[in-house]
Amino acid sequence: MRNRFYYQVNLPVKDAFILTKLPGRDDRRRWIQRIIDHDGRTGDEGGIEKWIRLGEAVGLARQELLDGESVLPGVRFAVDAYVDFCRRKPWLESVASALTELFAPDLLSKRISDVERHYPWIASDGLEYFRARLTQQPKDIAHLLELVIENATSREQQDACMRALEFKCDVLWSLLDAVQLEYSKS
Ligand SMILES: O=C(O)c1cc(C(=O)O)c2c(n1)C(=O)C(=O)c1cc(C(=O)O)[nH]c1-2
Repeated sequence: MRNRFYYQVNLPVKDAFILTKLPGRDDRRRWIQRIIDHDGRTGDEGGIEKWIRLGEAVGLARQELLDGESVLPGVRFAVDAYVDFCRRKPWLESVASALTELFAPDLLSKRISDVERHYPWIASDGLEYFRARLTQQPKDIAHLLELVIENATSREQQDACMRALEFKCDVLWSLLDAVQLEYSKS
């Protein structure tokens, strides 16, 4: 929870870096929705707040999540590398690195039913983040695919997009390894 939260709070930060580089107004209008989905706005709490609710539903204090002090070094390193990648790289590669989202919707719906089945003590409200993503994420994915397919026209650009996606898989892999190592200690 604490570790994944660090990923969550950094998603709108890396999306803001990408926003500064996206050339088209229409694309910026669509991209900005990602930041709003996570940060929220008046009257719509947003994904980060929903994550805090999930944390509270499993017994974590809001402040502990926000402080981020117990985030594992490996997780911090991987997430910071993702943000830095999106800060430094051209927009097309930064956008392509989010393509791991393509695989999330199936995982999300499975996660909701698995958590409900195996952790029935978690209040149902706590899973609101995942439920909201079920409708938000398909829009993100459609935009990602449009941007990459329409703009990665040369072989070089396509290879660069593939490398960006590989990099992102490394980020998620490292993050999961760090968590697994910590929590499988006997
Ligand atoms: O629960 C998941 O398995 C999962 C995975 C990913 C991902 O693949 O990075 C994202 C999300 N969820 C998610 O909720 C989310 O908002 C998100 C944004 C991004 C991104 O790279 O821009 N990935 C993900």
